[in-house]
Amino acid sequence: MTGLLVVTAVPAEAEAVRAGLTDASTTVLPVGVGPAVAAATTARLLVLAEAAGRPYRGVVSAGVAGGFAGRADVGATVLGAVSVAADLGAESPAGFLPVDELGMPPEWLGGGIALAADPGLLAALRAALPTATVGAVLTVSTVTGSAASTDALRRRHPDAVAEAMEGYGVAVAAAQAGVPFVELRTVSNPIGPRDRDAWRMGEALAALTTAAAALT
Ligand SMILES: O=C(O)c1cccc(C(=O)CC[C@H]2O[C@@H](n3cnc4c(=O)[nH]cnc43)[C@H](O)[C@@H]2O)c1
Repeated sequence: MTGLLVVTAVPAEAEAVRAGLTDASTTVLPVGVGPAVAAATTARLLVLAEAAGRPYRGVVSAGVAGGFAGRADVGATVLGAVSVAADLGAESPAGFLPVDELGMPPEWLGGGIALAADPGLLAALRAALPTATVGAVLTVSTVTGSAASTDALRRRHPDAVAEAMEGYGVAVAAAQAGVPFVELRTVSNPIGPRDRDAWRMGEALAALTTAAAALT
């Protein structure tokens, strides 16, 4: 059994995590932006480790995120109690219909559109990061960028604290490999009308380095 596998979207996030690690058995790799490439790459890493007789004991989807104002502000650390495929569904004249309301069984959806964190991993991270905000982390393929879509997401997911682009994909890969999963994020920007200049990537990456010390 090897250590944890921590997957990030981009190399800067991976470097921030590595800078804070205290556990040499943890592997940190960037696996790409968005749920598809994150899921495929994580699945390949898990299969290779298993085939080599060195399975990972857990997978962490880590990186920066948008935070819902008042729930997780810039610089906050967030733990995903559940990772949700928030834009998987259908549009209708009455609004967005989540895919699980289209009559599809959970097994067609990799176990459902909301995949819970492993209770043991989540509890360990909560204990190590007592000020972290715990709640649903949404996975989107398109960064939310208007007040209307932010309000719609808040209404559909009253328990959501943040959004990012990989967690649900990584969670599906972990579930299919039977490996415990959790999502760890630090907030770089508020979710809302697009203002790229307001993103505080440096602050979020520094918070990620601090949080990474909990990944033992
Ligand atoms: O400039 C942009 O609009 C932009 C779009 C996508 C990604 C980036 C990045 O440089 C960060 C990569 C990573 O960050 C996560 N992230 C951060 N904030 C948000 C957000 O408000 N909504 C969704 N995802 C966010 C995400 O996991 C990206 O892969 C820049």
